[in-house]
Amino acid sequence: MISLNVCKCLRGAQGPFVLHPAFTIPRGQFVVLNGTSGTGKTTLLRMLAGLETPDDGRILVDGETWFDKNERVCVPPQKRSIGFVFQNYALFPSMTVRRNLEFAAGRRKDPRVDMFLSMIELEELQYRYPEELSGGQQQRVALARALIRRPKILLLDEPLSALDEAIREKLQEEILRLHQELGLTSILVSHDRAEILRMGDRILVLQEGGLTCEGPPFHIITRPDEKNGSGVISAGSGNPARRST
Ligand SMILES: Nc1ncnc2c1ncn2[C@@H]1O[C@H](COP(=O)(O)OP(=O)(O)OP(=O)(O)O)[C@@H](O)[C@H]1O
Repeated sequence: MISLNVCKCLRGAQGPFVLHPAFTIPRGQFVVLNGTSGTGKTTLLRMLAGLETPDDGRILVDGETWFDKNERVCVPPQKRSIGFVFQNYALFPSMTVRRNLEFAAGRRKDPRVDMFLSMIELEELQYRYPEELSGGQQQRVALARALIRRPKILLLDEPLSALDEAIREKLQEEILRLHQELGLTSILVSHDRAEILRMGDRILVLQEGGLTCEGPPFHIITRPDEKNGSGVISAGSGNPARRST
């Protein structure tokens, strides 16, 4: 269970504002985070990962304190059990696919490297460098790299937005499969309606620093008054097939 209640003063395009999200996420849930550009979605994920320090508040994960301003606790990023996947892949360009995974695993002969190469179906491309891969293949490596240390939480900051629709759908399935098989709690930033409906157990909408609405994606997105709180959910081109779970 993630329990987060923090605040941080940010310098937005229209002036300073306070990002003050508060939520709990049960273990195993797949949450989609939505909101207009500049509302603080990336900063929220970075605070959870320990890459940014909140000005105040608390973050608890499975009863363990990761951040507490009053108690002066701030667990460093490497001690938080988190896998982070970004839009721009962020692979090491001078390392092969295999070496990227070995580096993340922490040792060369780790059997998890072969297991993940097989899981993402990139065994045949394991000695290629990132620049020799397609965007979808690079993102699969980034996903495997994020998961190889067995994190409890997977953070996905618009990881699929640069990919075309067919690859995107395949990776959505792959992410959902890994989320379930590895028992993860996942948070995905997305603006794509089909993706939100397909992936999310729950949507959180961030606006003016706080969470303005939350609930099952289908209920929020199909509200007849269009007050889904965001106005930034794009139609997407995919058919939002229902999840099998
Ligand atoms: N460390 C910081 N200190 C002050 N302001 C910051 C800091 N980091 C980001 N900001 C500002 O806070 C705002 C929120 O940034 P953030 O990247 O979290 O938004 P976002 O919702 O992820 O946006 P987008 O959807 O465009 O990626 C932006 O205006 C940004 O310039």
